[in-house]
Amino acid sequence: MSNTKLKVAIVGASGFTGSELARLLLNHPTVEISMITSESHVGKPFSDLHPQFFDRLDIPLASAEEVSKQSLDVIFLALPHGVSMDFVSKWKDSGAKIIDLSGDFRLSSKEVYEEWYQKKHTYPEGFESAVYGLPELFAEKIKSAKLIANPGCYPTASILSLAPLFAKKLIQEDSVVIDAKSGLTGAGIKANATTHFSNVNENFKAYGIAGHRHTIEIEEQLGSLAGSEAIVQFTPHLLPVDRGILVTAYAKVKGAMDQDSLTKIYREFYQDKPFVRLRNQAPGIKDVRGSHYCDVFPVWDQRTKRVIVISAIDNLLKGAASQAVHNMNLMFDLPESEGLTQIPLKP
Ligand SMILES: NC(=O)C1=CN([C@@H]2O[C@H](COP(=O)(O)OP(=O)(O)OC[C@H]3O[C@@H](n4cnc5c(N)ncnc54)[C@H](OP(=O)(O)O)[C@@H]3O)[C@@H](O)[C@H]2O)C=CC1
Ligand SMILES: CC(=O)N[C@@H](CCC(=O)OP(=O)(O)O)C(=O)O
Repeated sequence: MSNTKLKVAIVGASGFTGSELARLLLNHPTVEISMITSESHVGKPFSDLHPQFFDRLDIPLASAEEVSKQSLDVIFLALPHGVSMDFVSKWKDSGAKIIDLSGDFRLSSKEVYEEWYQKKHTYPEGFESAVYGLPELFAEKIKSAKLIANPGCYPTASILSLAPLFAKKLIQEDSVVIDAKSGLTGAGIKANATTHFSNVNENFKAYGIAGHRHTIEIEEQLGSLAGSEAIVQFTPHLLPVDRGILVTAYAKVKGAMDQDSLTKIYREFYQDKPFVRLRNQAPGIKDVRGSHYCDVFPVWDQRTKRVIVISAIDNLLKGAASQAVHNMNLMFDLPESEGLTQIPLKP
């Protein structure tokens, strides 16, 4: 890399992940934010929408149409699924690398996507070139990718919880149950009846039971690690907090197991992975809030002969924006941790 800065655009920056991307990229030593877009707020200073940026990032919001007029190194798409695919198709030959935070290119094919998202896919060719951007598993592929499918928030925490055991083919088929909870920012910036204050305040509820679209994302990734089909029972819940995901994963393993062996498997798998922290007690969402960490706590229950893995991430960061920056670092041969070393915010 020369000393020149990477020119980046954030598309969809009026939303939550777009603003978190701006916060990280503003402090990234090798990045210059060239453009920030929003279709609903063209011309307004970015800091009018997100006042935390007042006096720090006041540039006017552009329309996404302006993106093709600039010479860019990276385009981050912080758009809803179903919207991103058209922009990827439009900008695939622009010379910029694209990091898509949506679910549009995370799955294996157009057919699987259309089944689980109940939506037509307009750019199926993208599935062939897209690389699943989970750095702990796919760093080598990410380095040479032009299109990154940034993982979903629940899948990030779920896959990292069980990857060491799937990679060793130790999981008993049909035995995996993943119980997950997310803060409200996971649902995006537009409020609806489900996310209305009165419906979430002092409330706690499951949703997406037996059919949430993240189920297939988790199954495809864990299955490919083991080289066989994976079946996962995944149930998300909405927590009355702003941010954070807590996953509790249960599974039965093949053969004998004990706590020391389990800890050793996880320690070896994550030994060179600076952003997975193996904990010796159950992590809470506040232990990772505002950071790029995924905290993981694997436990062997000798009585039930089950593995229980608890993991925590910040859905907006390791589950979205900081993961996207981590991918960018790998794609441009920058130090892996550049711009990502924030200590979690607690309390
Ligand atoms: N929130 C989270 O924790 C996570 C989110 N993701 C994914 O990241 C993506 C962004 O999420 P998030 O930031 O929460 O979403 P938000 O709903 O907060 O923001 C979405 C943005 O997309 C823009 N947008 C919406 N429709 C269109 C359109 N038709 N054309 C152009 N722009 C449009 C909106 O901007 P405007 O209306 O101003 O144009 C808005 O800025 C989504 O795909 C989401 O699934 C992934 C992991 C975690
Ligand atoms: C709390 C909440 O509503 N979370 C969202 C998932 C977060 C997300 O944005 O995931 P994708 O990128 O895969 O769309 C949901 O369950 O739909």
